[in-house]
Amino acid sequence: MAAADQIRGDMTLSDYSFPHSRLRRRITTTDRTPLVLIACGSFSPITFLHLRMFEMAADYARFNTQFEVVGAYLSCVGDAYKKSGLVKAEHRINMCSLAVAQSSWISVDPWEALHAEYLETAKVLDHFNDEINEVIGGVETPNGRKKCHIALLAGADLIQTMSTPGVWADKDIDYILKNFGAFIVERTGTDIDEALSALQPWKSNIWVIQQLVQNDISSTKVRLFLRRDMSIRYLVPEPVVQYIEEHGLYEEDGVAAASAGGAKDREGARPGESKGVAEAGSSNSGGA
Ligand SMILES: Nc1ncnc2c1ncn2[C@@H]1O[C@H](COP(=O)(O)OP(=O)(O)OP(=O)(O)O)[C@@H](O)[C@H]1O
Ligand SMILES: NC(=O)c1ccc[n+]([C@@H]2O[C@H](COP(=O)(O)O)[C@@H](O)[C@H]2O)c1
Repeated sequence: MAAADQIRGDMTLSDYSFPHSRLRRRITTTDRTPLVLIACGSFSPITFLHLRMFEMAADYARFNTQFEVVGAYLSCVGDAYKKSGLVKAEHRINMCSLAVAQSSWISVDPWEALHAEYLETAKVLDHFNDEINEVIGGVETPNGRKKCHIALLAGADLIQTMSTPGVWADKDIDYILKNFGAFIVERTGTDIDEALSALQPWKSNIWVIQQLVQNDISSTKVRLFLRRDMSIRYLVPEPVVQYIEEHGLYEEDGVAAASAGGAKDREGARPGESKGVAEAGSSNSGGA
């Protein structure tokens, strides 16, 4: 990993600067709105599916919308997010950085994870909007500067939790879907129509992406394979395999040991969330 991408365990917010080197600062079209995709999650560890989500969303945006993707970010939850199977944020960020090392347009932003307290997704999206549109000033176009549209990129299971009572504050759902919107990747085990049924008021700001090649990799399954001493090669990028080996990650059994059947090993309620997210999430990781 390039030294510049390394996150040290003792890094604090005072060492932080917004990573913008992969953000395209100029577009040549006048009829398109620049778009930046933000994927929030645990990424413990990042998998090839997480990376595919960005490519699927970029294709979708190009063929089906008036957006032009100018950049994308992975934002890992911090250590205050209580979920079994979550290794330290430092490791999750480093694995994400290794995974996108070859990408010209996907970056990893450690800002969320550098907070000791849990940060709601609305605050994380506000941070990106602030850095990209207020500090940097959006992108240049032939007609002058234009603000970027910042959108959440998520799997269908995450959007389904928005209908689970107590997981998201109503005001946050309204704020996120009204101001940012979401690109949603279908996920095996989640009924997308059901997931979206309660979100109809914001449907013009929700873009559903079909997985043309169904891919059901989950971090839970990767952790389960590791605990069973099985190979995870070709489920996650090779440098991530090596990082996990070098740091001896995921060797200990989680609390629920992934229920020995591959179900998501949630510990229950996390800061800002009810136990509902655990139940809602459990449908997506079938037996491994
Ligand atoms: N196979 C998949 N299909 C569609 N979306 C996915 C898939 N795997 C992960 N995602 C999405 O990626 C984002 C980050 O997910 P997260 O880090 O929770 O991964 P995960 O594999 O679901 O993790 P875990 O198994 O630990 O719960 C979420 O929006 C999630 O919905
Ligand atoms: N209230 C909220 O803002 C809220 C609720 C549930 C999940 N989330 C986010 O969704 C993502 C879920 O990730 P996991 O699927 O790994 O649990 C995380 O980034 C988390 O912060 C946010």
